[in-house]
Amino acid sequence: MVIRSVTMPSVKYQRGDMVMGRWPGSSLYYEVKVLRFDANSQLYTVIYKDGTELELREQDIKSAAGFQPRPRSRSRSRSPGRRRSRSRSPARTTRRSSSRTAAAVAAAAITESAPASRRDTKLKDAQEVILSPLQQTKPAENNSNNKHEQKEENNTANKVNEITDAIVEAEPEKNQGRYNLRRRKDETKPVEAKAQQLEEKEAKPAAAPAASPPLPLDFGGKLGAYFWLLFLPAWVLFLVLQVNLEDPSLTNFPPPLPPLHAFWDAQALGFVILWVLFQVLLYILPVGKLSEGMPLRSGERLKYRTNGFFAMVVSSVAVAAAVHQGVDLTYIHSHFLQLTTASFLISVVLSLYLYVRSRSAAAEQLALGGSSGNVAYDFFKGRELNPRIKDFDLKFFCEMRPGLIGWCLINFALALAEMKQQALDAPSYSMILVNLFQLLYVADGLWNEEAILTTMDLMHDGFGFMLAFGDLVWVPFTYTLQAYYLVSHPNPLSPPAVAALVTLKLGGFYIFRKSNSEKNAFRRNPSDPKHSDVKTIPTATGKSLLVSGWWGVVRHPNYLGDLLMALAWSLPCGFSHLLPWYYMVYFIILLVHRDSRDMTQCRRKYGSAWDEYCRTVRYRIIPRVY
Ligand SMILES: NC(=O)C1=CN([C@@H]2O[C@H](COP(=O)(O)OP(=O)(O)OC[C@H]3O[C@@H](n4cnc5c(N)ncnc54)[C@H](OP(=O)(O)O)[C@@H]3O)[C@@H](O)[C@H]2O)C=CC1
Ligand SMILES: CC(C)CCC[C@@H](C)[C@H]1CC=C2C3=C(CC[C@@]21C)[C@@]1(C)CC[C@H](O)C(C)(C)[C@@H]1CC3
Repeated sequence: MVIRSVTMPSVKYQRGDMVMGRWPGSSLYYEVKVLRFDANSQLYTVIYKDGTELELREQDIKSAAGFQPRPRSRSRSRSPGRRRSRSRSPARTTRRSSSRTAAAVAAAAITESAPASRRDTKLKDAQEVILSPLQQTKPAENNSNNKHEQKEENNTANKVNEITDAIVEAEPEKNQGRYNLRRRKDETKPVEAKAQQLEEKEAKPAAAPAASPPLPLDFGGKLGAYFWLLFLPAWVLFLVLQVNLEDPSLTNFPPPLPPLHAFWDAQALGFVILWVLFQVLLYILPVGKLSEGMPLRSGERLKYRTNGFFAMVVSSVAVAAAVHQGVDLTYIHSHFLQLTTASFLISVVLSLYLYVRSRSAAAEQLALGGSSGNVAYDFFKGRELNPRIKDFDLKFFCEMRPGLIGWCLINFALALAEMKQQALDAPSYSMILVNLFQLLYVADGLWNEEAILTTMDLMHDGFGFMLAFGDLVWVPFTYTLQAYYLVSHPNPLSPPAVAALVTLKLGGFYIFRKSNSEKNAFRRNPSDPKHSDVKTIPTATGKSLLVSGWWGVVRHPNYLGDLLMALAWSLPCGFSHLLPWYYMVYFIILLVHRDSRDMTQCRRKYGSAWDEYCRTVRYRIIPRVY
């Protein structure tokens, strides 16, 4: 099947042809796409569905016509999950030392000041890839010629290839004669070309095609999705009702439920819609920088209008003007439940829209693992990676604007409510600290808005209910609970306590900001001379992993900083109740789970280079503890 019309001169297979490529060391054939033909080496570069590029000889390529799908087996093992668990994939990562991988090899050597032994570290598998081989209707003619390959036929298709760049270099003839399993760019090119290569590699997406078979499901899979869909809104409701109680302790469970009509207020819905529209307007204004996102699988880089800080400043001015005009912001405190319900409805409508539009999205626009086929899971997790209406990026907008800026607006309103309720001339120290700390967090996020383009949510996660609800309901209505709590639960602070809290917050902020900036700057421009001193571990995808600076201290230094800041947000509320500590508890769970999700993804992406990183940087979040 020819899917592109670009032709190559007088060769059997043309660029863009979908053909069957023999997997090295076996007689199993997989669907591959021809990328190019090198007349000198007489090798075709082909790409497998998982993104692995290999160079194959013409005799190892067949036209797709002579193949038929594997007959359905008696067992139930045809389900993707089952299929995965069987050893069919050509490149399934295993711990066996003789195993082989389809993914290009990882140069697991620490560069720069790393010791020579490390530099020589053998390169191993880079990625877990899961492909479904097809059997040829006739035996492949050249199989019988190679005993070794025949012997391996039954047990090596799923092994992980340990052939390294080093081996490729050490045994050139052998590899030339058979298969070239190498990085996408030739490592033997002149040194000057390396920086350029690195840049190109960084610009290329990590090998991960749209057509890859399903990945393991997060969040408890399909059943988990049902659970979260019910639990998350119920939990928000619980918190919102609980914080209104005079004694919001766990012993007051369940909190008294208000009558149904108390949840609904058309005016509240109107205000939320107005707020979102106001943020839309600020977002689309041609003010601020157009930043490039990370390369997508297609190689394309989306542009994002990063004017979040501007939006925050304008919003603050607008709110100040409104207060000056006599608008009573304590409405937010007195209608918290109704505003939460309104935002929840908007998040549900948005999620439905996202799900429906994702049904007609092209495969390459879907997030990896975002399409399980199960409606509840896909609705929850989100299928489309970057849903956009023209240039309007829905995920980026929702994550950075209405909820995030709304969080500060609500905090401010709660400070006013505290003054009103407790007849104060100024908010309490605790309230001021909580407000300022969180304001700094949000303002910093918006000031460094570009950095979010290298985070998991933007790069890997689909946009569905989880993030829509998280951005529009969870953030504004649960991250404000400390301030809400303080409205009716004063907690006086001494000046030394204030000083200690400020120190804690600034310490956490420093680690958070520095580490996020280090990673962002490195990901954006790895060949920048300012990174010449940093230690890195190269990976087969072309991206490298930082091992110096904060990323050499723990694997998620940004989480460490974030947790310290979270602590500084809860402490001002004292220890009388658990409720203001909810954020801390939730955040530990969230970050530990995110860390493990990220570990799995990075392990899959970077293979042994990631293992090497984990061996070098032993702790995940807290040095010497975790
Ligand atoms: N307040 C809140 O509610 C929340 C805040 N956050 C904060 O958001 C920020 C972003 O978090 P999150 O997206 O989870 O995680 P990260 O910003 O840490 O992103 C993880 C990605 O970074 C890359 N990476 C990992 N290790 C290295 C390394 N050694 N060198 C270079 N790149 C590396 C990998 O992507 P690749 O290699 O593909 O580039 C990995 O997938 C954090 O500061 C976090 O604390 C997060 C969640 C909730
Ligand atoms: C509802 C679920 C249980 C959890 C939803 C999680 C989301 C609320 C968070 C996922 C990642 C987030 C980030 C921020 C806010 C919370 C969510 C959306 C962030 C925008 C906060 C400000 C920071 O400076 C940041 C680094 C830009 C954050 C990025 C991740």
